[in-house]
Amino acid sequence: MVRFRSVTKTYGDAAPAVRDLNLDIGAGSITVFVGPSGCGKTTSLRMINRMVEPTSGTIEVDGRDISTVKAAQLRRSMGYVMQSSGLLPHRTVLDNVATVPRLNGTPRREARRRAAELLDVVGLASALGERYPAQLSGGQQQRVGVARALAADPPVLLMDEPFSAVDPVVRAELQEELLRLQKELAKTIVFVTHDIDEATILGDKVAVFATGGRLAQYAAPEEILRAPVDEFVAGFVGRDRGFRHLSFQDGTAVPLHPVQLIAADRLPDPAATVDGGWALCVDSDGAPLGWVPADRRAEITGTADLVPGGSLYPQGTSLRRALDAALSSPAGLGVAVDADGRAAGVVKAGEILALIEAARLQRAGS
Ligand SMILES: Nc1ncnc2c1ncn2[C@@H]1O[C@H](COP(=O)(O)OP(=O)(O)OP(=O)(O)O)[C@@H](O)[C@H]1O
Repeated sequence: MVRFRSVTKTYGDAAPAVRDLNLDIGAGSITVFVGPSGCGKTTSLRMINRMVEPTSGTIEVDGRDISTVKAAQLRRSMGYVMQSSGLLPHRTVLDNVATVPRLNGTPRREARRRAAELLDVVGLASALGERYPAQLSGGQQQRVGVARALAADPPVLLMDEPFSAVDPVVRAELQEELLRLQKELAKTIVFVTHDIDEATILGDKVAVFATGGRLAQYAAPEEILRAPVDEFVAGFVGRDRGFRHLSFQDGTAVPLHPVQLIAADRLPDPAATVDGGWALCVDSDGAPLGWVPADRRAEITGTADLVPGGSLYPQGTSLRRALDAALSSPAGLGVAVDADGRAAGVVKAGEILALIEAARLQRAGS
């Protein structure tokens, strides 16, 4: 879909910002360019829509050499989202989103109708459409930026550190939202970040750039974490790579154990003597609220006294989520929740580690 052929970019007489880049980007997938600052990620991205021209080499989109396509036309066929949302401050949100369709000749009413739909697609309330960008939070502005990039329904979406200016919680939400959107839209997305975690969460494939504009490794995220090709990639991926790799290992085989549940409206626990272990307090829907320690059952008289729980393990997700739930739980028991958020049982770190080891032995033997 997007193909770099021996592409080099040199600004003035500096050393090349991008050096002999050869890369095939698959249609309908998310490809992430990741690497330290100044390694040529943005330059590579911008060469795809001719915001930057290569010094040598060619780039093809759908088999067509883009140097033969007018830059303005090419740019309108690709959505572009950047770090600062880049919204026009004096236009309402709705008019910002409608900008490109209007340039492409869509009548104003139709463009605004479609823009309103897109706000919904990216999870924004329609009332926000009449606001100005400065009246939105950073996360909302980024969502508008994504809506605007999608407005002309381009097959290719270029995203340059779109989520790096928002706080980690909003960032995680935006990442999930992008993955959800991509399931429906199946765009060809090229995404730049310097955050390896973001790259492995989002990327179907990840291109790790090294200092000096060299492509160090291009592979699926699992492979980059499991088998970095050289010292540079290993160093960039970081010390937690073994743990992060667990994100790609299926957790369905993790044994689930029953746990004693106490309904919040029955605190303090009337059966304070039961098996002596930790008990999990749940709300009326069965969602976990916190723990009642074995030796303090009589003292816990309401939900405010509960010992806060650790992270939750949505059943059947990755070993990483399962292990993190177990390790972060004050009871040493990771709480598994079903699709409706109800406590479904608990998982134990030792058993998860045994599964990890079994999977390793199986890989080694195959
Ligand atoms: N317009 C420009 N003129 C001159 N040099 C530039 C220009 N744009 C980028 N460079 C240089 O090219 C190199 C690569 O920059 P680029 O922005 O592509 O890297 P990056 O990996 O995206 O970095 P960052 O993560 O910091 O944005 C850097 O040394 C940068 O200083």
